[in-house]
Formats: sequence, C-alpha cells, structure tokens
Amino acid sequence: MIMGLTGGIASGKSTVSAMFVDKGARLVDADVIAREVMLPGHPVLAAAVQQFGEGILQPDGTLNRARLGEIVFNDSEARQKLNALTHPAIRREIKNRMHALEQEDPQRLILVDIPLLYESELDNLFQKITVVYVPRELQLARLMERNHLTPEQAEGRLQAQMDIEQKRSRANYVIDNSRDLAHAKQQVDVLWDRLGLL
Ligand SMILES: CC(C)(COP(=O)(O)OP(=O)(O)OC[C@H]1O[C@@H](n2cnc3c(N)ncnc32)[C@H](O)[C@@H]1O)[C@@H](O)C(=O)NCCC(=O)NCCS
Ligand SMILES: Nc1ncnc2c1ncn2[C@@H]1O[C@H](COP(=O)(O)OP(=O)(O)OP(=O)(O)O)[C@@H](O)[C@H]1O
Repeated sequence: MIMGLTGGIASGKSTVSAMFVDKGARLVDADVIAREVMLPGHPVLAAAVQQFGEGILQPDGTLNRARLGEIVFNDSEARQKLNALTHPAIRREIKNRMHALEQEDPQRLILVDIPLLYESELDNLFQKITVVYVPRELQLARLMERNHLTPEQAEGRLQAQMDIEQKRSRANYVIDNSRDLAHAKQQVDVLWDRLGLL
C-alpha cells in the first residue's frame, strides 16, 4: 500500500514518518528530493538562478536557503515562479521512487511525505492520506522555535500553505501531534494495526 503523509509546516511530518519507518515502512520524502534538485550542478538550481539572480547563491555556489526563503515566503508571485521551476522535477522523482519501492517490496507500506500534497493536487496518487495535525498556534510556536524565526517570518511561511484545518478535514486519517511524542506514537501504532500491517 502507498500512503500519502502531509500536514502543515512544522506540524511534525518528519517526526511521525520516522515512527512509521521504525515500524517497517519505506519512506519517500519530498523535502529530501526538493533539496537534491537545488544542489550545485542540477538544472533546476540553474533555472532558479536565472530567475532570481546570483544573489540566491552562497560564495561557494550552493543555495543560500535563507535568502531564497526570504524572497519566496513573502511574495506569492515569486513563490509560484519557484514552484513552477521545482515542482515538475520533484513530482517526477517522487513517482520514480514510489514505483521503485513498490516493485522492490509490494507487501510493505510505502509512505510518501509531501508537505504540499493538497496544494499541488497530488491526492489522486494515493489510496489513503494521513495528515499530521497540530492547531495553528502550536504550529506557529514550533516553527518559530525550530527555525529561529520572528512571528512575522513564521506567519509568512504558514500563509504560503493551505490552512491546516482544511487539510485535516480532507484526510483519511489524522495523527494529532499536539501532545507528547508518546501520544503521537500511540496513534501511529493504532493506525498501523488498522491498516492490517502487523
Ligand atoms: C525556499 C527554500 C529554499 C527554503 O529553504 P529552508 O531550508 O528554509 O526550508 P525547507 O526546504 O527545509 O522547507 C521547510 C518547509 O517549508 C515549506 N515550503 C518549502 N517550500 C515551499 C513552497 N514553495 N511553498 C509553500 N511551502 C513551502 C514546506 O512545508 C517545507 O517542509 C526551500 O524550501 C525550497 O527550495 N523550496 C522549493 C521546493 C519546494 O516546493 N519544497 C517544498 C515541497 S516538496
Ligand atoms: N509531539 C511533539 N512535541 C514537541 N515537539 C515536537 C513534537 N513533534 C515534533 N516536535 C518538534 O516540532 C518541530 C517540527 O517537527 P518536524 O520537523 O517533524 O515537522 P515537519 O512537519 O516535518 O516540518 P517541515 O514542514 O518543516 O518539514 C521540530 O522541532 C520537532 O522536534
């Protein structure tokens, strides 16, 4: 079975996917792929430099993530331009990895962690979708703490995504990550059993 996993920025997708991996799931992580297409030498990074200028690079030629983040999380037009450059390549690679894992081991759960799953209308790739949910205020607080952002910067990142309540209402399954890790783990265990993955 292939299951999509999504949620809001900093809602705990990576934390919860790691729990599924511990239980034996295979993982495709869109954020990892998104980083790969922005490595020096990749045509997607070259296209981004064409679009946004050399200022998005560090002196050593690697992407200045903070700089590009400042641009795209404050300007929806710029973000759409970046998405148009990055998303086709990311989508292609997600599908390749999903299908390779499926062939390798058809019995295992394949979990595909995609932050922008609903925004990019990728829901039809999956039989089931799990949303990792926390209320918006907690999402904002965890994001500010993890990324050392001001409230304004964190708000900009939240605004760049579909509201988490909307994502929750569209999900087949919801993992509530607003309490401690043990509470989240308990829900992963229940879902694992419910999916018949013993
Ligand atoms: C803008 C960039 C350089 C910022 O890098 P930074 O290290 O600060 O953040 P990181 O990559 O770890 O992303 C953190 C989270 O931000 C959110 N996010 C990233 N890009 C976007 C976007 N274009 N739109 C909305 N949310 C986004 C996601 O929830 C992601 O998990 C980077 O996110 C990027 O290259 N984004 C474009 C590719 C993309 O769309 N990735 C996310 C989905 S696969
Ligand atoms: N149950 C929890 N209790 C306290 N802190 C948590 C919990 N779950 C996750 N965190 C913390 O919240 C932050 C966000 O978690 P995580 O990185 O897993 O989110 P994410 O959804 O993968 O983020 P992104 O969208 O940026 O990829 C991290 O600093 C993590 O350590």
